[in-house]
Amino acid sequence: MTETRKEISCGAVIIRVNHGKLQVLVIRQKQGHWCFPKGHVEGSETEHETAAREIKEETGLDVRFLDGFRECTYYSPEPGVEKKVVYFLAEMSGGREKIQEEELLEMHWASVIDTEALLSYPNDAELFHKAIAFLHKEDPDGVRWPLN
Ligand SMILES: Nc1ncnc2c1ncn2[C@@H]1O[C@H](COP(=O)(O)OP(=O)(O)OP(=O)(O)OP(=O)(O)OC[C@H]2O[C@@H](n3cnc4c(N)ncnc43)[C@H](O)[C@@H]2O)[C@@H](O)[C@H]1O
Repeated sequence: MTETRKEISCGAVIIRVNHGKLQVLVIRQKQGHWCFPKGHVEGSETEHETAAREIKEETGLDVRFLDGFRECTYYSPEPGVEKKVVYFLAEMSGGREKIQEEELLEMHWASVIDTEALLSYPNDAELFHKAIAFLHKEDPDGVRWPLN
């Protein structure tokens, strides 16, 4: 009997406020799908360390994680592999946009509506809805996070 191999990646839904509107960072992988920055855990990294490193490598950006949000998605990237991706919610805090050309085709700051339309996989869309619901609960009046 062949054993199932387990993989874990970590990443984040990254947000910023630009001209009074909330924007979300979406990336397009070389395989063609739109998703959020993420990548495999290396060595003894914590989940946050992995997410921060992968975000920096893929986008050039630094982030500040928002407390209280951690959600997982699950899928099989290839037969015999079970993959779990741990997602945080993070605010862009600095750095300079620089796409990782070996793995990505493009990155884009999108509105909430455009992000929903762009995401390629239903499990990523479900994760995104949870992130938006979290922001709305934290800030119902949309003062800090204008959900437009
Ligand atoms: N265990 C390991 N440790 C360290 N490095 C490893 C490793 N395994 C592989 N690597 C290598 O490391 C490189 C960089 O990886 P990373 O950059 O570290 O990893 P990743 O983004 O989590 O994933 P990856 O690029 O492997 O593919 P994904 O799941 O998005 O996409 C793979 C497939 O899943 C599909 N998919 C993606 N997201 C999905 C979703 N949400 N739902 C369903 N299917 C999805 C895609 O269409 C695609 O066909 C890879 O090129 C790989 O060669």
